[in-house]
Amino acid sequence: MLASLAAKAVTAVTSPIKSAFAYSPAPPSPAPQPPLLDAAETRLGKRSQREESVESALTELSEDGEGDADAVEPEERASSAKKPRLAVEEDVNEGQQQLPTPSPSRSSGSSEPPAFEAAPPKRARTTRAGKADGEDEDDDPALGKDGKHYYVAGLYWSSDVPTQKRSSSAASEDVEMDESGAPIWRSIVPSRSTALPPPIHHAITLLSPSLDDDAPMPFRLPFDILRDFWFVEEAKNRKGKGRVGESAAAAKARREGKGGVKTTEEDIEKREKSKKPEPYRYIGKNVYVGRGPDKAPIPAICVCAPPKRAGEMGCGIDCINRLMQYCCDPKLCPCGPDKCANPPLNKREGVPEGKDGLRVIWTGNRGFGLKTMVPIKQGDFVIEYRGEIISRDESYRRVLTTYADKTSYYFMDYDGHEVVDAGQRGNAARFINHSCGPNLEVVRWRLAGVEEYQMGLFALHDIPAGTELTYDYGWQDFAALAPPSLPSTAPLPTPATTTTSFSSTPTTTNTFAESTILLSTGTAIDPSHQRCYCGAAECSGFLGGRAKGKSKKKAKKGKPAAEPKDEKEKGEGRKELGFVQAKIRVVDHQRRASVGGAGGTPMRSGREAARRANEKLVASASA
Ligand SMILES: C[S@@+](CC[C@H](N)C(=O)[O-])C[C@H]1O[C@@H](n2cnc3c(N)ncnc32)[C@H](O)[C@@H]1O
Repeated sequence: MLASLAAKAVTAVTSPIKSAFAYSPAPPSPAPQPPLLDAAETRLGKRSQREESVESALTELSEDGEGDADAVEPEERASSAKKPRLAVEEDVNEGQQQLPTPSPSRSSGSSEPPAFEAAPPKRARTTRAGKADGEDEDDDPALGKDGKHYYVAGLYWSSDVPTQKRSSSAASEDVEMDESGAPIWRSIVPSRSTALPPPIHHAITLLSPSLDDDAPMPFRLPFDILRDFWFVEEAKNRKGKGRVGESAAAAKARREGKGGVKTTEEDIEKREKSKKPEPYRYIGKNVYVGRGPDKAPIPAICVCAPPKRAGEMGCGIDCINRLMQYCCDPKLCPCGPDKCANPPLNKREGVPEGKDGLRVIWTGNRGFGLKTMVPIKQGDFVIEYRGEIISRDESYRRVLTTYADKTSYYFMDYDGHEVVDAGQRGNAARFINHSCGPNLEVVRWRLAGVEEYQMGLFALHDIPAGTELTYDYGWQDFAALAPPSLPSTAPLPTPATTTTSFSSTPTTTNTFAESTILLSTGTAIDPSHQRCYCGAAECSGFLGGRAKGKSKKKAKKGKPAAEPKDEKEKGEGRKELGFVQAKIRVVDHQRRASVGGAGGTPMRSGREAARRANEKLVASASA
């Protein structure tokens, strides 16, 4: 009796959760299986109770002196001899020897089950010896070849990663299949497993080297199980939100490029908002590269009378400097720094840069652009185009080196000799795109006291809030730059004998395409082959030489004009760099200021005229 009690107690103790151990047959009564969590809790709760029972049973045994095997009845001994012996294994966690489990037939014979039997065995087991009639041994996954029973899994049993496509149609939608029909395991959405996930440190523990340096690592995982866990969790979290949980049909369409995934307006807006332009350095005024600002021989001082009433501003529309597009020097202006309404452009109040003023937007095929979020009135100053003032040769050099892999360029003609480059340093004006039907124009203003300019962008007409700002890049006429009488088939002159010609005299004899430029290094560049996507009705089709005279062909709204057809038009055989160089639209100073003067470029003559007019004004003011 006592022996039977002890045997039961020992059976109860020898069911550690984690170790894979062999055990003797359990009673065949299949108890209802509690959910795994509950079962674990129940077992943990009962364990101490069982331990107590075992201890007391063993104490009883030793006290009565009946604990030896000889005390067992002969038939019982015989029957237990037939049954498989217990395999004794070391518990992985506790390093303890498991106690042998006696035959279950003893406990089943007991009429009054002791308290520790209240906890049912985890699952009903059958053995070779104890299998029920008609049961097929091969069906029992727990039955080892040696006839012993093994736990089929440990703590993490049933944290399944299926390898087969699941049969239920709902589940199969979650699984992506490759060409061979095998499931792509990352796409697998987990089943409703009740298993506890492995603790986060589990893999690390398993992969940690032994504390004893000489000892080999106890165990090496074939792969990081946390990775697996992560993907499963990720799939759960993102289900229905993105790619991981995307339906099989949508994923297939995406892989096949069938556009199965609908792009909504919202998607586009999101994507646009998330796009970021390449960084550049913001500057508050132009930077002169390799030189300082040229001093003006005579300062341009206007003769405006300072305003008498508070709140009034001087240097209005009749300011001579303003008329000549000269900025006043705030230090020299008779109206003073606070009352002059004609200060340098970088001191003027344009539309502020930022999300509530001038906002950088993604336009798609034209890259980034600039939009106004406030309405602008015709003639209003909007923003100054700032950048580095560099020589033309330097701009070509940059195209071939610094900007070699770029698709956008940020050049604007400065004075026919130099270029404003906002590629690396500038302000938001650098994002303004070209349009053949623009809403802004570029007006060049001269700074007072120096022979330098500022490029101002002014509204050509009223612009409503939310409109993209554009100006006509007014392409450089490179025909004027190519050296005369140079056949396109002739070898290019060597750098030693060639200088880049910036002659303003147009030539009719050169056989280069009219937009080809020739560097002093002998490289020919054709800037005329970048398509224009401005979408204006009057679009000429290209950024570059073609836009020189506006195309009479009307392009459909939103579509650029037709592709060039003939070889000459295509510019084949020439080096195409898509070099973009904007030219300001020079306002005719002479006519606007009604000051005469001829010869040279309009700006030069304007400058001369302005200078003469200014001299007169200064002389009359001092007289
Ligand atoms: C001064 S940047 C304008 C900002 C530029 N879109 C960006 O993403 O930074 C000039 C460049 O914009 C592009 N661009 C401007 N207007 C365009 C147009 N109408 N059609 C096509 N591309 C245009 C060209 O690549 C050009 O080199």
